[in-house]
Amino acid sequence: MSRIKVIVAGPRGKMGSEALRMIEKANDLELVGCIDRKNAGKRVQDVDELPSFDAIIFDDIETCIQSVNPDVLIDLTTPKVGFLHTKLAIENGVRPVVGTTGFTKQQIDELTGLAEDKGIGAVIAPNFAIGAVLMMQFSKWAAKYFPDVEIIERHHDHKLDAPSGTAVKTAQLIQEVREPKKQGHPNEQETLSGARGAEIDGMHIHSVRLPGLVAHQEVVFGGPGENLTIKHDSFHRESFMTGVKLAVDQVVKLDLLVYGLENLLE
Ligand SMILES: NC(=O)C1=CN([C@@H]2O[C@H](COP(=O)(O)OP(=O)(O)OC[C@H]3O[C@@H](n4cnc5c(N)ncnc54)[C@H](O)[C@@H]3O)[C@@H](O)[C@H]2O)C=CC1
Ligand SMILES: O=C(O)C1=N[C@H](C(=O)O)C[C@H](O)C1
Repeated sequence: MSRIKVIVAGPRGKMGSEALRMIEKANDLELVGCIDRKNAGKRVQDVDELPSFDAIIFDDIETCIQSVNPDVLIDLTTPKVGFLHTKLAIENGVRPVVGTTGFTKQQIDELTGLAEDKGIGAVIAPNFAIGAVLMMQFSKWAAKYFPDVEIIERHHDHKLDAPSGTAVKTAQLIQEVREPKKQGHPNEQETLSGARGAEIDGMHIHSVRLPGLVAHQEVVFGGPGENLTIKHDSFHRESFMTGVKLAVDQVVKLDLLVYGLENLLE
C-alpha cells in the first residue's frame, strides 16, 4: 500500500516539530515537503534540531503543492497564515488537517463550504488530545443537568489566541444542549473591565497565560449544594499526536470538512 504524502506547515514550531517526530515513527506516512518562513530551498535534515528527512522546505504553499503533489497538509502555524494555507490547500485538491486555532466561525463556515464545493476531505480540530476530546464530550453531557458553567483555560504565555480553540469548542458543544442563561447575580457589575471573562450565551470563559503551563482546561459546573469539575491537562505536546495521526489517516477517506476530532472517534 502506498504511503500518504504529507506536507507540514510550521515545522520549527512547538507543534510542528512534534508532528515531524510523529511522521518519523509512522510507517504509512511520508513527509514530502514543509512550509516555513525561513530556510526555503534547504532540506529538513539541514536545519538544526529538525529530524533527518530529505524533504524540501518551501516558503509558499502553492509552490510546495505544485512541486511535491502531496495528499495531506498538516497546518500548525498561526491563525492568519493557517486560514490562508487551509483555503489554498482545499482549492488545490490537498486535504488539510488543521490544528491551528483562532479561526472565526465565519472562516470555518467558509472553509466548510469550499470543501463541500470541491468534494474534498478536511479536518479542523481545536484539540487533538484524546483526553481533551473526552473532557469536552463529558462537559456537554454534564451541561444537560448543570446549566451554570464556567470554563477556565490555562496555557503557556506564547499563545496568540484567547480564548483557546478548545474553550470555544467546549462552549459550542454545551450550546447544543443548554438554553442561553445569564449566570451570576442579575445586578452583577464589573468594577474592573474583564473581571468576569468572555461570555457566550451567559457562559463565562477565563483565559490564564503563564510560563510553565502547556495546555489545561477546567469546566466547572454549579448546582444547589454541589460543584462538578471536569479537568484535562496536556503536560507534553506528544499528547496531541495520536489525534493528528488519526486525522491524517481519516481525512483521505472524507469528502467534507469535519470540525472537531470527536466526529472521527467511534
Ligand atoms: N489542535 C491542537 O490540538 C493544538 C493546536 N495548537 C495550535 O497550533 C498552532 C501552533 O502552535 P505552536 O506550535 O505552539 O506555536 P509555535 O509558535 O511554536 O509555532 C508556530 C510556527 O508557525 C510558523 N509560521 C508562522 N508563519 C508561517 C508561515 N507564513 N509559513 C510557515 N510557517 C509559519 C512559525 O515560524 C512557528 O514555527 C497554534 O494555533 C496553537 O493554538 C497547539 C497545540 C495543540
Ligand atoms: O496553543 C496551544 O498550545 C494550544 N492550542 C489549542 C487551543 O487553542 O485550544 C489546543 C491546546 O489547548 C493547546
